[in-house]
Amino acid sequence: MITLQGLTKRYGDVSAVDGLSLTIPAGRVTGFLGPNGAGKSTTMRMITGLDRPSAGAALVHGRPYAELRHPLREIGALLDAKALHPGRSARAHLKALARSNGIPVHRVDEVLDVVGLTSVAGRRAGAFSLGMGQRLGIAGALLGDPAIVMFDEPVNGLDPDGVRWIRGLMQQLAAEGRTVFVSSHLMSEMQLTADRLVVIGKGRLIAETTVQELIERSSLNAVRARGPETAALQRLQARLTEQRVPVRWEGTHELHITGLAVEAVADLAYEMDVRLHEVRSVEASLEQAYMELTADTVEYGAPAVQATRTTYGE
Ligand SMILES: Nc1ncnc2c1ncn2[C@@H]1O[C@H](COP(=O)(O)OP(=O)(O)OP(=O)(O)O)[C@@H](O)[C@H]1O
Repeated sequence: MITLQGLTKRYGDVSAVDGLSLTIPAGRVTGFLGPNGAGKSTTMRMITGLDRPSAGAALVHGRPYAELRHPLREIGALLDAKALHPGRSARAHLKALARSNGIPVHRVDEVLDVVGLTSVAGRRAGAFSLGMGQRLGIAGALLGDPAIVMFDEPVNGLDPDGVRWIRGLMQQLAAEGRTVFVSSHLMSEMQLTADRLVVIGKGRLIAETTVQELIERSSLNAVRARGPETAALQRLQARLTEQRVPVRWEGTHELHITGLAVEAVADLAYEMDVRLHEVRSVEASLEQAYMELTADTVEYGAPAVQATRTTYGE
């Protein structure tokens, strides 16, 4: 279990992390989400003792990282896959890590096997591809057989096979009862992998929730009602508006209705003699729900994409 208590980090005037209090439980994959610059990496660095909090505390099994006798046996982290000696072989890198943490050296071959690097273990780590480097970083995180693992953007640069492998690995680690804390910008991936979500923006907690709850809260969940007669749909729209139900048009033959169950829309249309060819509920994606939630905290937002080609004389 990881516990954050009023965790704060200031860099001059910037509050990178601003009073974060939360618990990351064992036996679950907890996704850590937030726009660029939200403070995810800084939080993770404080949990692993690489940065010192300006105020508050980050506790690993109830104690600050600096007080852990054998840190790698309690928490394994992949924060920066390039943080290794490029001239060393993968095996030598892991052996050095094991020795400095009182971990039996036979674990090296075990974790090389888990991450699928056994056949290249003698090669210089500096010559590894991005994906191999990520796997080696994960091997380092697993070396001490820790009860807590933390990965910062682990699927960065991985091919689909690697992405699937990491997904399975994280779910397996959680099923073994470990605490798994993972940051990612890939919402589709988080939707498949995470049980719980912690969302931050500008260093502050925005939501601590489950994937399903976050999606259910989205205003983009809607019932779509499609029919052949625009005039009839207009009558339905007027009635819904009277009842203060948000409704908008999609073209001239479809209404998007928010806040009503599909059965209620179908029954109302039936009562009002409005012919429908289709009525179905459409759920927001995690990405849409997340974008809605964090819209106010995006620091480095870009304007909407404009056409990049100009056509003349048309
Ligand atoms: N060493 C530092 N010195 C000054 N400011 C820093 C330092 N490290 C981080 N920051 C600032 O703290 C804020 C949070 O950065 P952080 O890297 O933790 O965000 P993040 O959520 O991990 O972002 P990303 O998704 O882009 O990786 C940013 O405004 C960043 O510029």
